Amino acid sequence: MAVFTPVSLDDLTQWLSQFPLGKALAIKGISSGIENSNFFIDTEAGEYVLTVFEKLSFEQLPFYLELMRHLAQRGVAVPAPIANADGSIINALHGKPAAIVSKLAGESQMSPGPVHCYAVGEMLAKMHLAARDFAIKQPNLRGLSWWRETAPVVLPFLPEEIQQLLRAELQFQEDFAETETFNNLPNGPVHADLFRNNVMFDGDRLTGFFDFYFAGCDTWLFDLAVTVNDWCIDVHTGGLDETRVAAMLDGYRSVQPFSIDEQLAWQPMLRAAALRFWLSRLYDFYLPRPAEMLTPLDPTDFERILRQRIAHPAPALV
Ligand SMILES: Nc1ncnc2c1ncn2[C@@H]1O[C@H](COP(=O)(O)OP(=O)(O)O)[C@@H](O)[C@H]1O
Ligand SMILES: N[C@@H](CCOP(=O)(O)O)C(=O)O
Repeated sequence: MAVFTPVSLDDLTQWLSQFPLGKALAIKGISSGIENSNFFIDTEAGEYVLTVFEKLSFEQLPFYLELMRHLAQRGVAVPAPIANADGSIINALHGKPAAIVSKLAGESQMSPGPVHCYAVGEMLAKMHLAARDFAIKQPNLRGLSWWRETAPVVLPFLPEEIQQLLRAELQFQEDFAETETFNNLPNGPVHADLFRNNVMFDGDRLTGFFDFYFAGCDTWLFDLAVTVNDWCIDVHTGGLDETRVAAMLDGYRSVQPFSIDEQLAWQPMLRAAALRFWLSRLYDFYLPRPAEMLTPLDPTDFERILRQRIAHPAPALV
């Protein structure tokens, strides 16, 4: 898995002539993506990543790619899109939208320690601050409205006891979203899917966040909760590793202290972040898209994480 749209060196040579990157030297498909066709490309100007977008349209892509450009220009470590001679960063290749971005050094750290969690928390806060003046607005398309639409679609597949958990959590989040605390939370563009596989490290040095295609405007705390729920847990139990949580929060706080409302919202937000990925995994599991080639990710991981967050509140956010 998975290159859906093949691109040959000849194809690339022709297409690349519009970019200030010199000649194409090599192209190699990346097997690990699930949404798009990704390639490492070598050019006379250096190494880059070419993505041919399989689902997102020309109309949808500017939010994501312009956000990456905005962040990269402000010194946040993210892939920088490369503009062609007309200044365009999204250009058709084999009739589909495509983009070239800078290649991040290193690899994903799948067994993170506190040092990695601190670095991710610190960069996340820098990213939130740097995105505050981003002009394009798009809500988190996997936020409360999507949970509300999706829950009834997956409920019929679930046993009664699990249906009850899902209904109760959705109601809890609906109620929480009405509170003053929730409505006072700082918000703006967030990554919203900052799992271990979407961050690069070169040794212990964080070299960048990538895969911004679930980004949208939401609360900063939701983004942090999504990140903690993946980086700072015992993957077998879903329980939080307090040392890694503390490191990530220290990293975040070193850039941007938590408001009183963020402190109050921490427990509900960890639950919201678990619910979001439980629902998307349930949806992909019970309603796989046609021609989907990958084994769906296990929804019970996030059911377990949600149960853990309900039963064992995290250490307070201060
Ligand atoms: N800018 C980048 N720099 C370095 N590697 C990248 C970059 N973008 C993607 N990759 C590599 O390509 C793989 C697939 O990318 P990803 O964005 O996760 O694809 P998809 O959205 O199709 O799931 C990543 O795991 C990573 O190894
Ligand atoms: N992080 C999500 C899956 C999204 O996949 P990605 O490859 O785009 O990060 C999950 O774990 O459910």
